[in-house]
Amino acid sequence: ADEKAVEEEPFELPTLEEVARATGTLQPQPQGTSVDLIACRSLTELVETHEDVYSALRDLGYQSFRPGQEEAIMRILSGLSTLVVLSTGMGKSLCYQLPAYLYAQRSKCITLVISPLVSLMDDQLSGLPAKLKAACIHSNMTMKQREAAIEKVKSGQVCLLLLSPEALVGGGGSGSGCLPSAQELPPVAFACIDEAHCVSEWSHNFRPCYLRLCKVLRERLGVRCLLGLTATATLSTALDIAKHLEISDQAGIAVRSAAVPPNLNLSVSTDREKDQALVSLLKGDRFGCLDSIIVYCTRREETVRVAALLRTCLQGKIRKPLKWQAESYHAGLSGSERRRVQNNFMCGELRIVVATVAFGMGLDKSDVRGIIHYNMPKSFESYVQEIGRAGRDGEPAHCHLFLDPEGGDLHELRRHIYADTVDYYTVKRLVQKVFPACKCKQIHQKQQELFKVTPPSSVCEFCHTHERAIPIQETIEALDITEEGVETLLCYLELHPQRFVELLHPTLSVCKVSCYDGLRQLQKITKICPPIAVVLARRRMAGERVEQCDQLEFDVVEVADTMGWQLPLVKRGLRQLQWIKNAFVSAGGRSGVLVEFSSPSFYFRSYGDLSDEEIDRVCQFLHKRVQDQERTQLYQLTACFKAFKSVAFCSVLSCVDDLDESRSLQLKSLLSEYFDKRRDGDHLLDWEDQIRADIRSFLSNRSDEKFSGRAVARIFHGIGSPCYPAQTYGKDRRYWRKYIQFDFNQLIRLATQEIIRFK
Ligand SMILES: Nc1ncnc2c1ncn2[C@@H]1O[C@H](COP(=O)(O)OP(=O)(O)OP(=O)(O)O)[C@@H](O)[C@H]1O
Repeated sequence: ADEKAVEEEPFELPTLEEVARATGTLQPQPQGTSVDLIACRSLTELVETHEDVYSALRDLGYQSFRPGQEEAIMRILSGLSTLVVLSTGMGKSLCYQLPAYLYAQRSKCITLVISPLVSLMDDQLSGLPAKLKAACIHSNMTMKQREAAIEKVKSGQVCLLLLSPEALVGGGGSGSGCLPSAQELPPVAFACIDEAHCVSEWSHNFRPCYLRLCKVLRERLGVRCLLGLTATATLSTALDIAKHLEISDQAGIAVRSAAVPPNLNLSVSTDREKDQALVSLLKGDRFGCLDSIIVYCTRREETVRVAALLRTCLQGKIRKPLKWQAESYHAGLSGSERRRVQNNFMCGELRIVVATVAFGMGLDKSDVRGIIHYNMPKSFESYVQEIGRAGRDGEPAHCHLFLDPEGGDLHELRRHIYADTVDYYTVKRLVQKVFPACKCKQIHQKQQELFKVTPPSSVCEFCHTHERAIPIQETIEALDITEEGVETLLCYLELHPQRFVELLHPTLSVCKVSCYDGLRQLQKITKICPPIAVVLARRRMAGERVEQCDQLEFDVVEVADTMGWQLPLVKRGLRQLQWIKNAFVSAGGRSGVLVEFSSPSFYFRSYGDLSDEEIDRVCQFLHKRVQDQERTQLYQLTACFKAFKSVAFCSVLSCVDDLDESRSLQLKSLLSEYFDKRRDGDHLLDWEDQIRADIRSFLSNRSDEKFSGRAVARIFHGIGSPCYPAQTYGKDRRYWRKYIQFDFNQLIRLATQEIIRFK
């Protein structure tokens, strides 16, 4: 059933007209114009805030908007994809809650919210305004809970559906198929992607399944309006996210707040005796009187040790039970233990939590008054996210960071970065698995010989990609990289303008067919099931003795691809063999044939005719990407260390009682500078050089022909025209469709410039 849900055919989508109706933005249809166009037009203009919106705001329990909210909400109500970058606690959730509420009031539709924090989804659900009926579906739910949630969705009892990314896109065999089939969902008004920075490959927290998420939302659920929410994104990351959300207008990045809220007071020190310094800090005037404090450590063991230290050293300072002082929290504790600590902290019965970064994500406690970093965070993004958990009520809060003067933390964090990188040899082995050679060229040549057609020019390409699957477990063991690591590399291949692969939904690729009535039964099903016939024929041709078989195991993706059939159809046909009674001896309605699918696999389309040089180029590209990523992370880490060091006191004693306002502001301005700066050599610029080179090579190859910038852009986008037909230009895959992902107008601009230079 899981497989089925994943591979269901796409369904009829809510049209723009329906979305427009739901927003009340559909305008009367002038004669002779299509409805879609009108809806489009009305949906690409920002509508003004209507009284209904203010009344919905009050329904949800608020009197007025906070900065940025109204702008983002009105964009969503106008059907415009939007990215909201606001610090933690500034009210991002309302940006999806209010439109979801309004859309649902006007028509039977649903809003999807994708949130990566599965463990906190239930809390998120219970924290929603009472008027907003919602359900959640994620892989930690029991079948029964999931069915109940799905029922609520199908019967239109809820207007908001919270989903984990895996529940939507599948992945690693975990949680795929959590979602009801697309036909069973009400029309989707819009989708909100929480923690949207995970979409960007340049983010500190890139999650490849987030990329597939945008695709699945668009292609399978027909979602046209996307809302991205994030608290941490540099300008470069924000631009990259905007690209993935297909936000075309400048205003699409609706709001970007200052990196650090003004009520946070920051300080840094480089004490040699950190334990002693921490105790002094907690006894001083700044932190001594604060009630809710989080101390972040990198390692789990350290959280336990530091919590014990604090219990001992702070004893007697305040008349409260010992357990009130400090407890540790990390992902290695049992679920119930973690809940106990979190609940005690939430309700004020625990003053200090000494935790790894596992603590605090999605924590809705507005009066956390202090954050202390016992170790250096791994990036500015992490730092800003972690200190952002303090002072969400807008009241003053204090943050202190202990920086190892010898750079010990820096070395430890560097080791983590190196651990994630992949060497050239591993890249090459993966690439070989992704692009196995096909026989398209030989087949084509045979056909030419048979039909006696003149051979085409040498640049003609024959392979139009194949569907392939590589088993996840086998691959990660063979290459010794994590599933995320392989997925990231595959994503880089998909993101390349040449689109080396097209990632599809992960699937079960191994099919085992067992015939309880022996080999005669297998022969019978061969007659009615072409995929089985193909498997047997290929085995026979390979010299295998298949006459004795009553069981077959094969790669179903490869078989479907060889036959040119769609995988879901092949799988459905195979599954049906279990139920075809008449042809066989039946046993309790079944046919006596057992069909099982196994082996969760990465599933994609890729070329099979890449030459050795092309394969090498792909490897070099991937390896360079991995190295760039490593270099960026190392650079960020060093930049982070230098910035903290520049504002650090040698001893915490200089800031235990009073804050040095000027150093706090200095650090804030260093952070703003970092978040507002575009990354050096933004990758669009990298592409630009390559695209220019390709345009030049294209023009010199066809120097006897005339092209306009638009004509070249069309060819690079794979669009035929009467003067430049697909039949001719489509044959040269070095250029045809090569930059399909690149903005069309930018391509025209580059091509025009190159044409002028060429003349
Ligand atoms: N317009 C408003 N008026 C008053 N309070 C608001 C408003 N909008 C949001 N809030 C409150 O602000 C608090 C923080 O909001 P919310 O949880 O949406 O922040 P967030 O930006 O999503 O934070 P995080 O990044 O941690 O998810 C909540 O308690 C919410 O009720």
